[in-house]
Amino acid sequence: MAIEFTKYHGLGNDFILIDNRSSLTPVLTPEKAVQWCDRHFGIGADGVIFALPGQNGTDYTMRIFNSDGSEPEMCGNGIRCLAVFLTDLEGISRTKDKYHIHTLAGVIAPQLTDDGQVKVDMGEPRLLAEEIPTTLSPSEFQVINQPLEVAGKTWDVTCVSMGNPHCITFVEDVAAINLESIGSQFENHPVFPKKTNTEFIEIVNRNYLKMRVWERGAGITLACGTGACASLVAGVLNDKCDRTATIELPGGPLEIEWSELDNRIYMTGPAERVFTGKY
Ligand SMILES: N[C@@H](CCC[C@H](N)C(=O)O)C(=O)O
Repeated sequence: MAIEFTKYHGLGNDFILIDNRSSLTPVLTPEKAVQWCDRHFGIGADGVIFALPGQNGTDYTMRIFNSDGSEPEMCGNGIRCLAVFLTDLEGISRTKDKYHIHTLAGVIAPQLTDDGQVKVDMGEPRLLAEEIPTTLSPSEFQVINQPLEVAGKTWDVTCVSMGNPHCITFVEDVAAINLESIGSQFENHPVFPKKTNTEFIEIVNRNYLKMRVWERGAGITLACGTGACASLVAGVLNDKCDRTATIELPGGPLEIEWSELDNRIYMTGPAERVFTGKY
């Protein structure tokens, strides 16, 4: 049976979106999602996102499979794409709609803005080692600027959970990092029992950071929304940046704020429809 889908991207982090509003069970298995994401033998994407009915009073539920079939708790670029997809499905105006979306990382609230972007209340960052999770520190401690041996080198890392795990390291020149060879060694390091996403950050100034990312379950991507949020938090914890900054990714910039008022992270960026089809 052919299934309808729409392809979206958020700064080149691309997803296949499926209207799954009639059931809480995704219409694709993780194995099928792997085939659909294949860039040579399938549609090609970093992940598949399902728009399911809401739970516990929310408007909708988001589930996502990475391109390797694993299921992450959250996806920042993906939830911006989902918000635009939902307005398209509902056939309503694209501005000023705020959704409350049930995810494995809690309730996340994207809102479409007047200038066609999506601003997302990403919730509060989680900083304890047991919340990442990582064994780099005792469970009730934070992991800030701790040494980690990867690929024969010591990296000073800070760990932040945005519902999903992130390991952040600050470097002089982000372009010089050989992501291809070291990325999966971070992802699969034994100190991360649920694996990890890894962000390499170059501080340009206190309000402008450059980032490259290796994603758990997807490898090198052009952008990572949860990764940008986690990186800003790591920058603040290490006193390298202010609480509001632009994060420049290979796919373009995201605006990130860590509010002092409510301790929540706000991410603003684009979400673009690419094409629709049946597969
Ligand atoms: N690209 C996403 C993150 C997707 C999930 C990630 N690969 C994981 O396994 O945690 C984003 O924009 O946040």
